[in-house]
Amino acid sequence: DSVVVKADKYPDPLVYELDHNLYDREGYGKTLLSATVLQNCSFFSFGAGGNSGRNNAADWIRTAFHDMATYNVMDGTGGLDASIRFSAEMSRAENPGDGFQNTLTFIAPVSVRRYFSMADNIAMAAVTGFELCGGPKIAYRGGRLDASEPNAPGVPEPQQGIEEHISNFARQGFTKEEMIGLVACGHSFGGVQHITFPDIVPPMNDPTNLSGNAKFDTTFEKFDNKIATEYIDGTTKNPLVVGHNDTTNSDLRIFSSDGNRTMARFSKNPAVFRNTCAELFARMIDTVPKGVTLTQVIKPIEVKPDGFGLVWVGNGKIAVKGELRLWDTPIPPEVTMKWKARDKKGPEFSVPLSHNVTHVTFPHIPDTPGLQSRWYDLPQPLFLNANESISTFWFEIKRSDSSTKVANLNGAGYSLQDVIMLSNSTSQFWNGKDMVWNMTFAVRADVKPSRIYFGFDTFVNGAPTVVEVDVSPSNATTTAAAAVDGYILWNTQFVRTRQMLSTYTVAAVVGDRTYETDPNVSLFVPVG
Ligand code: HEM
Repeated sequence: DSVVVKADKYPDPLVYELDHNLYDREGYGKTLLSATVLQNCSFFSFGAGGNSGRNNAADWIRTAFHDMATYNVMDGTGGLDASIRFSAEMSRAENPGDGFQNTLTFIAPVSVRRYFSMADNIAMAAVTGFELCGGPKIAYRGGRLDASEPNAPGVPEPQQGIEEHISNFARQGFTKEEMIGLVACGHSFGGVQHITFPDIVPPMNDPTNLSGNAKFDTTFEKFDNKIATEYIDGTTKNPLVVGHNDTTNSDLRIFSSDGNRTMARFSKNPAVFRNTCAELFARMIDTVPKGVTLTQVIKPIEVKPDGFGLVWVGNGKIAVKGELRLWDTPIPPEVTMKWKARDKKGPEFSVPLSHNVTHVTFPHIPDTPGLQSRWYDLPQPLFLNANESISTFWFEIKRSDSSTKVANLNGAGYSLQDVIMLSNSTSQFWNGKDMVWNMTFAVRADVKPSRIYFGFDTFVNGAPTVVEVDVSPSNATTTAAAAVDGYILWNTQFVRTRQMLSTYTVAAVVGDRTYETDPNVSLFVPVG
């Protein structure tokens, strides 16, 4: 098997991306997903917006459930795999309304990351809405794969009887008590819309609720146990409990199926409800097709080098790019980056990093709202001699009590590949007809790649993927035999198609290894 040195991210680029999406929620480098819900959990991005009576977070949570609910414990098929994106599945009677398409439309522009599937994004959106709108912290694992075809049907519907619901949830892997919990947790958000279910919800003629959304509880935009307290104290207006048509009162049949014991417990004890929902939600998003291996639970990375990579600047120089995120630490007086040259035998090099006081990130973790991440900058520019280069780097963090933490991955150091790197002269230009990528990159003269290619992030069939463009001497110019400071420069131009999104890498296959740049490295190098 060939080894892909994926941009030398540590320990795994997927884990880095997921950490970013879970913990960079506001402030510097914030994700787009968190922005709308942080601003306002009642916010709805589509149609009548503020007057629709709907909210984004509810749609995201319902989308994760409907994508997952096709799971079959007996054969391991179905589950959370983004199969709901196929119109053959989304248009089924068991998936009514536009909430699923709205969810995918919203998250697609933030999801196109090669390491991060649409299914991981659906789970991420549900967790983001849940956590940022009052819910507990959900253990999040990544690594879901996107299905290539629709799953078998199997989402429960309100007109079905209680026995059918019990066996449906059993097929998904949940007991009757867990079914009660999962429905109550989900229906803490949102409601039933007249426009989608005219037989359940009568028209409303309310200009601030144009979809006629009959809320499950009085706090439809946020997580709390009102779904249970209002049910138990008899004030509930949940349209699936007190709807005029008994046939579709599925929440009533489900909530009362154990003599109301579970709902009474949720009503009496908000902490029990909170913990139960945290556990059931984690199980819901971890319900994936057989053969998919999920990562460990993504914990915040305490010392996180971000966007580290090398950029060719010419005149014998390579620039080191990147920044360091330190998780919730009192401002340490001194952070130093150290490294070894390509030839690891030489001395250690060292530069101080500077604390960037304007770069603060807020993770918004439920129950610990005060946490902050701080960012540290490399000197700008930081140049290396091309013939010395770099192999590994690490950090020393000296605290005010004079203790020093060495972040070096247990001695291994963070590695940076210097086999192939983009030049800061790489650009795009308009040739009168098309946008043209004008790509210059440097390849180490002492390696003999069997293949060189660009990988562009793209979005095919509703799933993030990579489109590869091969480069060879026939479609590139190389600064011929003359190796510049141990590197050979390549230049190639090609038309940017609509398929090619703005993030890309360039890779060299050498023997059984592939060396690849990091799509997050900024090519901007200040003049030094
Ligand atoms: C027997 C099981 C269930 C039935 C029959 C059911 C039925 C429904 C119905 C009819 C709606 C209204 C949809 C619309 O008008 O667009 C709805 C909304 C919703 N459901 Fe369920 N549901 C079930 C379980 C769940 C579960 C387990 C979750 C999540 C864990 C969930 C989350 C939601 C959410 C968040 C909404 C609100 C959507 C919005 O307001 O846009 N449901 N459900």
